Amino acid sequence: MRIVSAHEGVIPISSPMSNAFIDFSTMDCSVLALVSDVIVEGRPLVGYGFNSNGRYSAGEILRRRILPRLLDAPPESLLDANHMLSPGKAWDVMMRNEKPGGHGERSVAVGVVDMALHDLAAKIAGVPLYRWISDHYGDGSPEDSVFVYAAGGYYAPGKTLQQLQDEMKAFLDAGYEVVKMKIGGASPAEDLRRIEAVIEVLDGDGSRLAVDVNGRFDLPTALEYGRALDPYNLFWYEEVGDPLDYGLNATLAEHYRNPIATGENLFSLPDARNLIRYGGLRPDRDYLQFDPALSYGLVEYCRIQDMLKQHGWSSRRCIPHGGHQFSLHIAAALKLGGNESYPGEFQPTGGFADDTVVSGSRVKLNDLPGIGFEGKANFYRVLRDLHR
Ligand SMILES: O=C([O-])CC(=O)C(=O)O
Ligand SMILES: [Mg+2]
Repeated sequence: MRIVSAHEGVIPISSPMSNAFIDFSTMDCSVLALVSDVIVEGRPLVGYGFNSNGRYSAGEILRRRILPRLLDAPPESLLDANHMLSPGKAWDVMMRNEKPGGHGERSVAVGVVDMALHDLAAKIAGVPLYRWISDHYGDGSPEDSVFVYAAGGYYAPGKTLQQLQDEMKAFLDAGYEVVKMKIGGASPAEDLRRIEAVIEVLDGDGSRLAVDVNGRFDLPTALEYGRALDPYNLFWYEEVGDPLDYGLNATLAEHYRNPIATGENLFSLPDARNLIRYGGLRPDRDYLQFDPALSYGLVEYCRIQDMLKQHGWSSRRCIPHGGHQFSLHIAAALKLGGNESYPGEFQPTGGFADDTVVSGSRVKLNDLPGIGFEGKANFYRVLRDLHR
């Protein structure tokens, strides 16, 4: 088995909305097709990947470093002992001559290729990715449904409280029981009005609402908001300070008793380990949001899972960022606590297969081979055009 060609592109996932730190007016992402020499029903099997929202496309690194290493490597260096495609061995090839540390856009580029390699490996095996992951990295008994919460509640020009409430009602009508909104991009008084408006839609139950600061607060603001949020008993208080400020996080955890979530902007095992060592997070209540599609892919995510286990953390405390199909498979296979969902945003990459039904805030996976982008029509058109 060999990879015959790689086709990389950039697509917009832009929108007028903003969180407390950035707007998404110029957001884009890398997309990739890896064409193999394995022919099924007259057509080559193709693995697809993309990078999750929040980081821009990483085409330069893909084109100049990562993809040439993969394509120039002896084909057998990408195979396991059974002569099957090994994303783990491909990872070593892609990272040759890369120094440790400073994990930024490089981890995004490797994440894109890692996703495509896993899609391809599962397609070659003829199984959905969650089954492949469970057999190769898990305990062989994947779960058939995954907890999901609906993320949205962004700031947008002219957006009213009524519109925010309508957005959240639509999530509940679609089958979600937990929702997430942005805070930290308005005054505290305005944010509290927004939070109360959403809690009203949740029948007064703040434990079904997560709020996301996107790293905006300094320590005094983090603590001040924490005091104001405390009585709502929120589902979680997310990415409150700078993602690399573990000290801020540790101090917040001393003062804020309800769950904290963070990790979507930590892109490597060493960064994740530093969070666990120094971030003061509590394994009995807090959540970890590392997103494999931004952070060197599933190969690295498995290393992170091993590290968490050594530190006494359950995989159930992990609910990845991004709202994409790749992490949905990972959540089912590795028995995570769930996965983010973006019912409305970041098209065409965001969201799950077109026939996905959400019920009781859970989704079932379908049985298409690989990740199953073929079941998401608007995205599959884009992916297929890459290599036609
Ligand atoms: O607004 C964003 O960049 C996305 C985000 O933080 C999330 O989904 O948690
Ligand atoms: Mg977030």
